[in-house]
Amino acid sequence: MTAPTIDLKAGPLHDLPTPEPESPVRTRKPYRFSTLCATVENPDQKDQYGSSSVPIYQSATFKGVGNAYDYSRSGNPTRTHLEHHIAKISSAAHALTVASGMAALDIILRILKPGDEIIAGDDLYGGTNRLLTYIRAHGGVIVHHVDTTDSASVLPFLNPDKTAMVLLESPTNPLLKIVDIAAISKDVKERAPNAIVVVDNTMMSPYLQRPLEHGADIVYDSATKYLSGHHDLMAGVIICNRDDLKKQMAFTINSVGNALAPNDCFLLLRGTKTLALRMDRQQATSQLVATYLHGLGFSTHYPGLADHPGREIHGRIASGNGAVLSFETGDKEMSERIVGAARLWGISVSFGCVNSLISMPCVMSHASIDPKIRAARGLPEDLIRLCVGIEDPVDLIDDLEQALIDAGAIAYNAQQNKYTRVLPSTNEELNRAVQKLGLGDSDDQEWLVSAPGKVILFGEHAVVHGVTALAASVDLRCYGLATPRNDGKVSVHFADIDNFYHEWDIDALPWDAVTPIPDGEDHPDILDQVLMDAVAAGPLQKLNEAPKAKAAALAFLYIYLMLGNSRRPSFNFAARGTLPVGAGLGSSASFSTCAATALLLVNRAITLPPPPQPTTTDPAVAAPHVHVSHQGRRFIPPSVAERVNKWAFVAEKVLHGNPSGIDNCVAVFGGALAYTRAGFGFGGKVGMHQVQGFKSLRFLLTNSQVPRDTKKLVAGVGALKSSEPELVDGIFKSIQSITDEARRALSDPELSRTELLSALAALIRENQEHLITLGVSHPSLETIRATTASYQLSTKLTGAGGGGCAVSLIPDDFQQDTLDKLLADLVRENFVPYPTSVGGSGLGILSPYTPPNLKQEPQPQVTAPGQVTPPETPGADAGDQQLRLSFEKQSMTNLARWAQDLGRWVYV
Ligand SMILES: Nc1ncnc2c1ncn2[C@@H]1O[C@H](COP(=O)(O)OP(=O)(O)O)[C@@H](O)[C@H]1O
Ligand SMILES: C[C@@](O)(CCOP(=O)(O)O)CC(=O)O
Repeated sequence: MTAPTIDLKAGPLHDLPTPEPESPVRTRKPYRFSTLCATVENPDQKDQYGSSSVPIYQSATFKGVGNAYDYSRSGNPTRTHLEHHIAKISSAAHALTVASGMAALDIILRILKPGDEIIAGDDLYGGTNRLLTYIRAHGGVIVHHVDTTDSASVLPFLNPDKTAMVLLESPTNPLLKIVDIAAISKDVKERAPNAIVVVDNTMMSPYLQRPLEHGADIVYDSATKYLSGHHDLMAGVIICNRDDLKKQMAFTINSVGNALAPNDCFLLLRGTKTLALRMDRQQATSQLVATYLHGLGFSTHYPGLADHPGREIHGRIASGNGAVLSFETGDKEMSERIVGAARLWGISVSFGCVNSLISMPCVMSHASIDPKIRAARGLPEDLIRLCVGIEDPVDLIDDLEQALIDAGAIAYNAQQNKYTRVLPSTNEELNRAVQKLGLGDSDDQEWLVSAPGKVILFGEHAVVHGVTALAASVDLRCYGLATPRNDGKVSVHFADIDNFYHEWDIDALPWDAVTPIPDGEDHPDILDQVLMDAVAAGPLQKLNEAPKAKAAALAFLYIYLMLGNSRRPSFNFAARGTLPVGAGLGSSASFSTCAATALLLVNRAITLPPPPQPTTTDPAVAAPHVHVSHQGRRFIPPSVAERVNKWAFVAEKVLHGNPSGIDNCVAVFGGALAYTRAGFGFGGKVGMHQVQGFKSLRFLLTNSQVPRDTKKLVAGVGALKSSEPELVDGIFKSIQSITDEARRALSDPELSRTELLSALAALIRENQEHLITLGVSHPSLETIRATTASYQLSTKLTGAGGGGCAVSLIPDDFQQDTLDKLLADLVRENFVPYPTSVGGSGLGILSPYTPPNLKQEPQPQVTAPGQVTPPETPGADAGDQQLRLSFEKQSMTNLARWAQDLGRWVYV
């Protein structure tokens, strides 16, 4: 048996630390790349102490004369180690290390003389381009930019007397075009043998591509990228096999003094040890990301994709596809939104780091190229570059998906049960067709939303000034329906407020008065008075005779203008509810919640998550999963609820001036809440806290039918507080202890039911006394109190008072016939009683994912006497208004049932 020869191809010019074969039978193969990376050994530079890690020789000078080192500009032991290591892993004879990748190119370009010609690619890194432009202007070098992805395009410029250098980059950055380095090098050697072929290998690193083996003379890398891998240093490396070139470049480095400093040499040496490991992970994830984007239909540039034009050439030259990819969205603004929405993907130039990065080359790394030249070179302005790191691929794809959703680049497609691409508006018709397919998030989507009213059990008015209030949702709701129109108008229809309808030309709205809210920021605490005034003076100018509708329209338009500048959606918003308006049951907050939700949905400022996976317990399925029926509860994510709540509060401020925020919290979150406004000091825990124990309690709400104005009543208490601070402060303190006591009672498991009910009854009476002192009761409310008291019930006003509603606690043993009698008494006195249940769901959205055949065709209802037929929405065809016509026809008593039967509702 003959001993196999050792394959020296992997590193013939440098001493590999591969041991000799031990015996003819037990052979040893040369070490593979990752082993070479991890083993930093230089037989010529043994450490005197045997240190495992190369020491940092942080010394500018070295003593003595005629020794190996004298001055760190010309040589430093740490640098020698590094250069030896780089040469070894690159299978090169020589390596030089300098202060940055651009410093490396600078050293290489100094080989040229005035009059020399360079042929360079036309899709180069922006910094390369800038330096070439500089030497053209200041060094008298002639630069030809050609499309090097077509090898033949180099030929006409190859001149044996003039061509001194051919500068290549493959794959190109950021379009990932492939250059046939081997073919061009061969042509250069044949036609201009004196020219040097230089390759920027940064995108690949020596692990994936070794251009010296394909005919290149000099290869350089920005070692800031993959070689170091951690974005904690800047460095450039140059490798070559030719002694003359090495000598010349080493001379320049010494002359200009840009060799890599000892500390950075140490860091770079450490980084290279994990090069293969990092790149394996990074490129595996890149393949997943590229496949994901490609699958969504984005034009994606990555050599690992089957349809990549240069795939075959790349496969011959390189042994991997790298970890940079780019994709086009077709819309620069959309790309900006995607980049801005990414969280895990850091917005940054550069690549090669363990952390993933996202950027838009045209505004970042390639911004130094003139836009006209960028266009001429086919660099799309909307291009997004992704540089994949070592994070978990699932997290990276999740984050990217979320950014695409947030930016409106993809939307849930109910028919395909997956996210699909939303085509940019330049392709309007196709866009609409695709969007129609996905009921989830299209411009043709009708959105039906609803939110409950509330009953404040304790603490109204005081809550405005920082006292804790207890409130719960009631089973009376407001509904809001957004129906698209196609005529450049936006309209509102408030059936409950004298059937008010009004429409506006979107372009005639006071857009100039809008101060846009920076991305990612919320509406400021204070309303924008300029915009309020502009809306009041413009679109609402002639509506003075309908003050309630005007106030609601102001709230709607204010948010419309604040949210809608980029989309300016054309739609009708219809609102109606089963709640009495202006009776203290929070109709304004439930209206505000519906309006805010509809506006956010139409503007795509919120999106719903995809529906849960259907149940599967099939063991053959990788992850069997049981779907528990929650009847839509907890489907709307907290982040969406928070967002809606913020905007609902904005609408509440428009309507009420200085509301506490409790009403909108209940309308959005449902259940029962203890709410304490921030910025005061009554001792309650600031914020919103769920309260249990309400749900099993029965309440009677009685509408006095006396209209009142919340804004005025709230302002009245404010005025009293200013004029009699001590009195009001004392009342507020007492109300705080009432709510504290009520919470304690509700959460005390030891308290008997009877004790709980009598404690709550006493607290109700006490709270009402304080409200009387604050001046917000009304004779009608006192009459209700007296009537209910004759049935031994405790009653207080709820909400703003001054009329409106009263709330009475119904004990468990209260007989139905007694209740019927009480109701009859109240009706006789011209009050409207509502026996209610409390603590139900908050914001609801009719699921857009209900398949159309599951949406029952709503039966037209007989219009209740006195109900006016709503005006048609011009500009929307009947097909687009399926829900709207039916919505507006329902009688008040049938509205809740009708809505429920439409399909699946999802709730906060
Ligand atoms: N269904 C609705 N449609 C339109 N606007 C509404 C509706 N419900 C309430 N609003 C707005 O809210 C105002 C009522 O607020 P408010 O007096 O505080 O009553 P409440 O105590 O019911 O919240 C109305 O005047 C109107 O501007
Ligand atoms: C009086 C107040 O505490 C509740 C107002 O309720 P309503 O407007 O009566 O539904 C004001 C507020 O909390 O903003």
